[in-house]
Amino acid sequence: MLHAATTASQKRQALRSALVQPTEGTALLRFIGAFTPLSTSLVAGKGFEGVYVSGAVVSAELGLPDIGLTTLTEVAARAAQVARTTDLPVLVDADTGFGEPMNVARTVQVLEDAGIAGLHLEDQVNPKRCGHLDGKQVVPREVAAQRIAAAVRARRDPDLLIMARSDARAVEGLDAAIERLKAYVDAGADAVFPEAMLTLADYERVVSAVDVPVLANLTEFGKAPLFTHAQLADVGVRIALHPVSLLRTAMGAVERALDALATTGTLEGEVSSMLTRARLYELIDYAGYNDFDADVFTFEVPDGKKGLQA
Ligand SMILES: C[C@](O)(C(=O)O)[C@H](CC(=O)O)C(=O)O
Ligand SMILES: [Mg+2]
Repeated sequence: MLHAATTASQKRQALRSALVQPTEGTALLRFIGAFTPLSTSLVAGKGFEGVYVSGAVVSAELGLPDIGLTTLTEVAARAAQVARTTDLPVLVDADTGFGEPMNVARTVQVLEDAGIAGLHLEDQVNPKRCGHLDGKQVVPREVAAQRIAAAVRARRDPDLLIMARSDARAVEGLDAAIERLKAYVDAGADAVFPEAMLTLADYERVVSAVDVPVLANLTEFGKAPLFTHAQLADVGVRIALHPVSLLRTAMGAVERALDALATTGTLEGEVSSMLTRARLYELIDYAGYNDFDADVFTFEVPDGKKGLQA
């Protein structure tokens, strides 16, 4: 009931130890973008290791393109709502940090207070754009390294994972992107996110160039093929990210249902593919609230039945 039973600090420690001392089950951590806080219980229930709060999803949900229009307050509010619902570590897309070093420092503290386990900061210029679109621009390497250094300095919990993302591959090429990632690790990044890698060999090069965990972004309709978890684990990638997949899946289903309703005038034919009422109640642990209520407010009513259970 009320979902997360673990504290933010326990979740951060669990993520760190899974990254530092991989076991067979944690060699590749699979982070799934929660398009709504409700989806985290499904993600956890299916055995995935982490939840992601995607900038693309937060903006899309607000009906906005992913071009740096969302505010820190909006992202932090979503992050807190998501983190509340799950014992899994939550990784948050902090875009460019919402400004330069001083803003980045504040961003880190606000997100840390939201109960997340880690965040990533990228080296794009403000305003940023989706990493899989053309026409991206990056700030100089030193400026991006300062963002990372500021983030590391600002965190109060040393277990909060600070991940550096570089968008430079599409702008300056793979070698430059790798040099950047190395500089960000020197500035204190705990993990790296090389954006828009095109081949498994690209990942292999990043993995051998840095001694921190590497994330692979498996966003659909992007520039890169959808490598499998086994392929990524083989080249040493430690985190597989599916950032927007649940939103795309859910919205695909919504559109099909609306089409059916518009055409046939009934949703009867769609009901079999809907989440049932019982399953929805299971996901939000309705029964847990009932039990809690019954324990706290039990009282005898004149006919001998227990109150609130009758
Ligand atoms: C990972 C990402 O930063 C996100 O916001 O989820 C996006 C995903 C996308 O737009 O498909 C990205 O820039 O790759
Ligand atoms: Mg993003």
